[in-house]
Amino acid sequence: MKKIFLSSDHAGYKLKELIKLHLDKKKINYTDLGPFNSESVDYPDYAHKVAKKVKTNNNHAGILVCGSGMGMNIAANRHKNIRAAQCFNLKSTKLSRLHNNANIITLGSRLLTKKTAINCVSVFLNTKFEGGRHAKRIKKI
Ligand SMILES: O=C(CO)[C@H](O)[C@H](O)[C@H](O)COP(=O)(O)O
Repeated sequence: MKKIFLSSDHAGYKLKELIKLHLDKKKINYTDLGPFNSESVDYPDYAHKVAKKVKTNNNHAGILVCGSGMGMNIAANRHKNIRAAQCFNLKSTKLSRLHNNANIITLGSRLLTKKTAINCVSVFLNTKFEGGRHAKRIKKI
C-alpha cells in the first residue's frame, strides 16, 4: 500500500480538504502536511515538505494543490527523484503514471472542476507504471 502525503497553499486548501474526504471514503490512509487553514502561505514551503517525504521511498506518493498547480510543480521537481506531474485531465494523469512513473500529482484548484480534480487523484493512485522502455528513459532524467 502506498503512503500518501498531501499539502496545498491557501488557494488549494479547500480542494485539499475535499481530496481528503474522498480518500477517507475510499479508506485510503494519508498524511496531511498542511496548511490547516486557508490563511495565505507560500506554496514552495509546502511543496518541499511533500517532496522531502516522497523522495525517500519508492512507495510514497504526493498530492499538491495550489491555484494553478504550477508553482507546486516547479518547486517539487527541484528535488532529486521527484517526478511531479501537472495533471489537467484523466488522460494526462494516466500517462503521468504509465510512462513517467510520476510520484507527485500537482493540481490547480483555480483551473479544474472539483470533479475532475478528484477523478485525477483516483487515476493517479490507481494506475501502475508500465516500466519497460519507460524505465530506461526515467533513468536518464
Ligand atoms: O502559482 C501558484 C503556485 O502554483 C499558485 O497558483 C498560487 O496558489 C498562487 O500564486 C497564489 O496566489 P494568491 O494571489 O496569493 O492567492
